[in-house]
Amino acid sequence: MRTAYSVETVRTAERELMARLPEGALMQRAAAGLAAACADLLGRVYGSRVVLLVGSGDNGGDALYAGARLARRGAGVSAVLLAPERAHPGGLAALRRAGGGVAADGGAAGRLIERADLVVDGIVGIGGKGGLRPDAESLARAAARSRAAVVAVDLPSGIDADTGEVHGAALPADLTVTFGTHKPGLLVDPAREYAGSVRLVDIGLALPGDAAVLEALQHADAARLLPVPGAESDKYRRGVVGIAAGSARYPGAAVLAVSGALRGGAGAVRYVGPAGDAVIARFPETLVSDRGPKRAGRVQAWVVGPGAGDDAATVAEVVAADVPVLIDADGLRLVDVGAVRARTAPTLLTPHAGEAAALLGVSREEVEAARLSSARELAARYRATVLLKGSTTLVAAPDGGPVRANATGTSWLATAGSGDVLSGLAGSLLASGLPARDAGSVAAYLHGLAGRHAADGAPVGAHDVAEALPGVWRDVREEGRAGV
Ligand SMILES: NC(=O)C1=CN([C@@H]2O[C@H](COP(=O)(O)OP(=O)(O)OC[C@H]3O[C@@H](n4cnc5c(N)ncnc54)[C@H](O)[C@@H]3O)[C@@H](O)[C@H]2O)[C@@H](O)CC1
Ligand SMILES: [K+]
Repeated sequence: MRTAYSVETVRTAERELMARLPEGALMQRAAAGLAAACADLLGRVYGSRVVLLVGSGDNGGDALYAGARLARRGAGVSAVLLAPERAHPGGLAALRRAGGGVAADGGAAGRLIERADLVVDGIVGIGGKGGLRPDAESLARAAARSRAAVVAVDLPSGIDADTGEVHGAALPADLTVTFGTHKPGLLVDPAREYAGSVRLVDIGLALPGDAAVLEALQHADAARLLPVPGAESDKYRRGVVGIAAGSARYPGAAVLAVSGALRGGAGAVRYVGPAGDAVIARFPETLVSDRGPKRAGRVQAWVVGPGAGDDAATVAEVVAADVPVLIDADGLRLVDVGAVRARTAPTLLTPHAGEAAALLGVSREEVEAARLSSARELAARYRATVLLKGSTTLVAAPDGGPVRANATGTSWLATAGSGDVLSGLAGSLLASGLPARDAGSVAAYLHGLAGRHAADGAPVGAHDVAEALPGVWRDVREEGRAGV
């Protein structure tokens, strides 16, 4: 599991560790890891041109010490100091001793950045507040124009470490070298997009497991959660998922939700609604009923809403059932918040940003700018687990605890019907007994990977994503067993 901690927790852990180590040791660990990552990116250090953007705090100190290490290996290293009188004195002295220089003025800084192979962003780290200030912003623009690779120290400067929000300008990186632990902003959009790939350097911080703010599944975690039938299993013990979806106008949503559900671990899929003929024609293994959710027969979980049109009665009937319920798409528009809050069995809501905005009474842009707090707020209001779809999908539970972030997705998944497959898949995992947070996050994980496999760099339809699920499921189990 990849975990992320708040700045406050990181600071506390840092203080405890620093008290036990010789002065400066922690920064040396950070700088050594940073220099190694820069060297890997450069390939050849000797003769390369490196520019350090150095702010007034320890983030700049890391950059200076790493720069000194690169200079000792033959790189031409120049520092651009944003606040010369406050630049880390030890780091600056080390850089000078190693033969590095300091840009004389803004003009020189611009020219150095233009010719650089690598720009190291040490403007601001976890001590940052708000977006970049104007002087830093012009350097960021120069770095973006140059062909240099950009390595962010700890965090891309300008992003909010705790929330993943970006208030103003920020400096996009190709690689972020982060120390001790991931920070939430490295896993949540829009900040995540500024981070590029992320490399974690262990500096020996001891972080309390129960204080993680965010976590991201990896293969081994997903593999552990996947339901696997035992020798005693029959279709009912594996769980039956009910799909109440589709309408005369949108029969396809029913077919796609069923296609996801059939690949999600439940032993049987029951379909209820007006698209039974279309469902049976495509998936003859489905148990089809036209008698409404209450009289359709037993299920261990329901999915309601995809392509439901205006059928509020069906949504209300499903929400009244005493089994886990997933509500998606039209169902989110039709559902009564009081009825959801009153439920005792788990509820999983799966909105995209637009749907979440409607539920919260804010604009879509506001949700997209503040995804973490939006997901948490919705979970609290509905007393439900919320899976907020996006390029990084977030899953927030109503009882607090770490939010799960999923980064397996691909923009090719932004295709009609892809959400229907996801809700079928997640509903199937609910029916097989996974708690809502696990069902949502495992579904997002598999769905994202299936999107990647199916697309492989080309446009795909939602049915392709569903068809890629068994292959992905196999990969996750095998690689998870191998400890990948
Ligand atoms: N504390 C520790 O033990 C360690 C800290 N490390 C580094 O230290 C960093 C934290 O250092 P600091 O606490 O000194 O804080 P930072 O270096 O992140 O930033 C603080 C400084 O930046 C200025 N600033 C704040 N917001 C700004 C903005 N938007 N634009 C421009 N300047 C802004 C502030 O005035 C302040 O002087 C970490 O991110 C990490 O890189 C590492 O060396 C590992 C060890
Ligand atoms: K930085």
